[in-house]
Amino acid sequence: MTEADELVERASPKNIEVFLRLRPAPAHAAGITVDAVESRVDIAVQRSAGSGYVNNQREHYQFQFSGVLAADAHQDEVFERVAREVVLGALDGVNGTVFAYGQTGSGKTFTVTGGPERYAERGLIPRAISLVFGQVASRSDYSFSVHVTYMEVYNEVGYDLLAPAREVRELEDLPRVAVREDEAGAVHLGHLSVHCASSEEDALNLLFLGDTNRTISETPMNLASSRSHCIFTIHTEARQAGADTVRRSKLALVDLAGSERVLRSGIEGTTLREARHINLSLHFLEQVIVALQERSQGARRMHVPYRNSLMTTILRDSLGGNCRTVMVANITSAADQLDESISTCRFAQRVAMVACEASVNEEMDSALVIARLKAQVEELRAELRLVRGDDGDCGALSEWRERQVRESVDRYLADPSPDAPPPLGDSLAAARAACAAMKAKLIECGTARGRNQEQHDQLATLKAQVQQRDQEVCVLVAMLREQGLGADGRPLLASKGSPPGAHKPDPGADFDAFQRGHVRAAATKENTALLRAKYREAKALGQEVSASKQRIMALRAGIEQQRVQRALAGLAGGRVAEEDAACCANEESAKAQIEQERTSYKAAFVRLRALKSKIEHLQLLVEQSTAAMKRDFDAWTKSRLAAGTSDTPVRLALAKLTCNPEPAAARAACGAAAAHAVGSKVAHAAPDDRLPYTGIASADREIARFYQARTALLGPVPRK
Ligand SMILES: Nc1ncnc2c1ncn2[C@@H]1O[C@H](COP(=O)(O)OP(=O)(O)OP(=O)(O)O)[C@@H](O)[C@H]1O
Repeated sequence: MTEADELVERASPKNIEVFLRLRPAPAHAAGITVDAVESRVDIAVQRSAGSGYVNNQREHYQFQFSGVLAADAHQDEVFERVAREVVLGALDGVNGTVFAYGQTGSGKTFTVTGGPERYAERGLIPRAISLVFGQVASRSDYSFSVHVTYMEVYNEVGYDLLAPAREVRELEDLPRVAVREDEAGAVHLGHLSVHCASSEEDALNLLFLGDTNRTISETPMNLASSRSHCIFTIHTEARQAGADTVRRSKLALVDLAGSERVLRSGIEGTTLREARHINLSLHFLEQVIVALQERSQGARRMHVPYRNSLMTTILRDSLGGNCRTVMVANITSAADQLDESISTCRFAQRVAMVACEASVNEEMDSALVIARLKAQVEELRAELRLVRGDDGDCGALSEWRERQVRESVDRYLADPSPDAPPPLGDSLAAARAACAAMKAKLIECGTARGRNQEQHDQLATLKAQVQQRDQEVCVLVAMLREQGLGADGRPLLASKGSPPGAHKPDPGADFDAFQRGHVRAAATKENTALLRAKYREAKALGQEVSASKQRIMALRAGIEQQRVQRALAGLAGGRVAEEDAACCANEESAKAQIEQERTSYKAAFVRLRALKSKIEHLQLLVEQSTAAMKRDFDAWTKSRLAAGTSDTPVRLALAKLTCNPEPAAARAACGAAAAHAVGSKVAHAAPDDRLPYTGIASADREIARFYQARTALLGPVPRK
């Protein structure tokens, strides 16, 4: 079994998997019993003399599913069980589709997109995006590219929800998607913008943009999302390092329109026309499923009527084609929706019988293969000419040919690829000239490298000298500070509780002191302050972006609520024309506000993104400086220890010097230890000798104070 076969075997079950999700409802139907362990649902229908249910002869229905998600199932569980494997399969090159089916209000949008308020309520799309980018980051042997499309199908017309730079006030402002079939029967979608998403954030913003366009463009009579189908598609391309092949896949996440029957809802006018379209497209979906089910059961009937509706044409691959498909059948446990729930379960049973034919979509990357083959052909031709003795260049090469050979040698040396063809030319004379040119290059490089090495060594020695002296001064200054020498250069008395000689080495404090005196200190301090300011700015911008997002969501929720109220009032027959006009005006104003908010959201988001890269840059600078200072500090400590000159004697001596009331007793120890530790140059320098370091004026002052104190106790420093 090949690796690709194993992948399909693992990633794709034989049939479409169907999960049932039960939406909690206040008036729970006593007849619905869910057995999550056995993945079974039992529905008991009471005989009712007058009304008659879907099948009034039957009183008990039992449906088996691939999995059942009870009313208390959380969104993360739904994603793990329904979509995780499909998403992982898509990253391995297997197409995937997850679609939600069910009557209006049964929780399809909640399942696919999620609830608008709580992070924990994120639906399948945002979670799939998160998993995709998490995997992209962890699969370092592959390079991935991720693109996103988002379309809405309304009244049999497809609209691009991510149309770039358009003022969207109604659905017709969005470009219409053109569907085309090629000779091989593959479906292509024209005028559907494909957006590159380089991060999770990018993809989530595209989703948010599409959802906002969807809300703004809803027709007044359109009851929220229930009258249209939506398809969010993630396209991935994966290339393994060094391989000639590329894996491509499409992952479609589909929120279908409400599946309730028209007659039952008692609607009229535009809504009725819309409902007919929806019912028709879902009817065609059912026809396709029936045909596929018959085909799976071995029926001869080969024709599957995909072309009857836009939805089935687009989902052609997802339904019984090269795709791993999962359906979520959403039902509500409300008692008055029992018949719709039964018809959803029945449809789901049919879908579960449809076979899938998923395979890994792996192709040769033709551009790469052609380049490799061309180089091979050239190499073989040259070899053949050499073997045949078919030497075009008899004797010496002309000047022009020599230049050509030298250029091909340069190109060869500049090409980083290990497979670059050697520039042997097409004749023996050319091969000799190439070898000569190569030799000349090597000699030239060797000489240059020797010169460079010399300069480099000199520079390194000078740098090390400067660094060593810097560090010595820094440590000396730090120790003086720690020992509490005052501005007058006289030692202070030890504080209570710290008796003379009780001083303990403190590497943290030493490093702090070392850092303060380091040549990079000023720049690091400046960068840290700037970084803090940028953090504050980013925090404020982040709050602005999220407040803007919240406001858009609140406005959207307001529009939806108003529409539901209007529709209910319309059904109850209590709506008057003025009320209708006022509602329309309110909605228009809410849409205008959403548009405004969206503009400011976008602007703040762009600023935030720019700020993010600045912050990352500053963070890097600060991290680099701190790491360099740490390295210098470690190197210095190591070198002192290796030389047997741990600073402990200096500390002890200075402790004695500062605390001992008897200067004579400290004299010898301090002089010896200070000379030992900081090196004879510093210890024996005169107090007025300026140290040749830039940017350490304060260190100079400290040292001057040290010498004042030292002179007072030990007498003048002998000049060398
Ligand atoms: N499992 C659930 N837990 C909590 N609330 C839910 C759940 N499922 C749905 N809801 C809520 O029920 C309401 C209707 O759900 P939703 O809009 O997802 O239904 P729908 O099937 O997509 O309807 P439509 O066909 O009109 O788009 C929403 O307010 C949603 O937040």
